[in-house]
Amino acid sequence: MEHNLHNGDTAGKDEVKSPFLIGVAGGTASGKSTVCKKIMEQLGQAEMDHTQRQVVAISQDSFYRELTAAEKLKAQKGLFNFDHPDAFNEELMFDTLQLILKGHKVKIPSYDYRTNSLDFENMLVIYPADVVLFEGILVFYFPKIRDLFHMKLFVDTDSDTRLARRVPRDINERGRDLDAVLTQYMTFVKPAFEEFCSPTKKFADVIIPRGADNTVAIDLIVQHIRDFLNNRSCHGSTGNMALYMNLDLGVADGGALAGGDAVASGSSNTYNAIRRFSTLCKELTMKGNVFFETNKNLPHH
Ligand SMILES: Nc1ncnc2c1ncn2[C@@H]1O[C@H](COP(=O)(O)OP(=O)(O)O)[C@@H](O)[C@H]1O
Ligand SMILES: Nc1ccn([C@@H]2O[C@H](COP(=O)(O)O)[C@@H](O)[C@H]2O)c(=O)n1
Repeated sequence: MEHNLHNGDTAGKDEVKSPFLIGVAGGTASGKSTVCKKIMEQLGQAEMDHTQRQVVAISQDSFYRELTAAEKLKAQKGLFNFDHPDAFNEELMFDTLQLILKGHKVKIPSYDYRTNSLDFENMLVIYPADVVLFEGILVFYFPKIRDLFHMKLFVDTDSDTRLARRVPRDINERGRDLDAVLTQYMTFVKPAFEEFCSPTKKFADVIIPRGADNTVAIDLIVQHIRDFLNNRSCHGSTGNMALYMNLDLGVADGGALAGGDAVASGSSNTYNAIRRFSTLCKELTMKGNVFFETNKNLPHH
């Protein structure tokens, strides 16, 4: 069955907003959605009407591919591997993110874990926003999709904690029984995490140890997004954000600010934001709250 997932609307003819796209990866039940929720709450976005939001969050689960009848039967018995990259519709995910980056409004299905299927009756409308968080276990797995992100976060929660959280969640919220959850975990979830998800940690710009418990890391990211939003409202484009996201923060070698052009061409607001962010990064890395990778994977604008 074909589904038209977007209606081609943009924010308006004169002002096409291209959002800053943040990928949020991590193992199952690491706290990816909770981290996104906390970011939205701290930015005052969670309670806001969704047509007005500056920051929106999307789950990769909306891009599971539709199962054949035979696969559905397997899934009902816990014998389908939802943690393998083949379980996702990579092309649709890529096309949708491209549309979002072009400032289009898109419609995506929600996901129903009880029936293991996409729910086209409950479509989610994603309105053009300034910042888009895209979270899921394999958002950094596909190179074409990975390259779309302006910033990549990896939520790094230890596997015992993740299992301890997944079991009650899957029983209470996803309609599973204990036996099925544990069998699926040992057969598919754990091996696929090790093979496909965990290796993508190396692509992250920022690794968040302990997930949503790490309020320091979340505060830092929130401040960074705030600086971006303030900067964008002054300058009306993503240009300056791209400049300071491309900085080599130099955490390992004494923390010197690189990217003289950014400082020279930016406003004093931008300069102060860069300085604040760089100093905070150095301090936090020393305290083990966040791990920074130098931004070698970021696209150049
Ligand atoms: N820091 C935390 N402390 C306690 N429970 C948490 C914490 N973070 C997440 N959870 C719970 O663990 C489960 C999985 O969290 P979630 O954010 O949905 O993870 P993910 O999106 O990575 O699958 C949820 O039931 C959530 O409420
Ligand atoms: N029908 C499905 C689809 C997915 N899963 C599991 O969900 C996990 C990903 O979601 P998180 O919120 O935990 O990141 C993944 O590990 C799949 O095993 C499922 O059980 N059933």
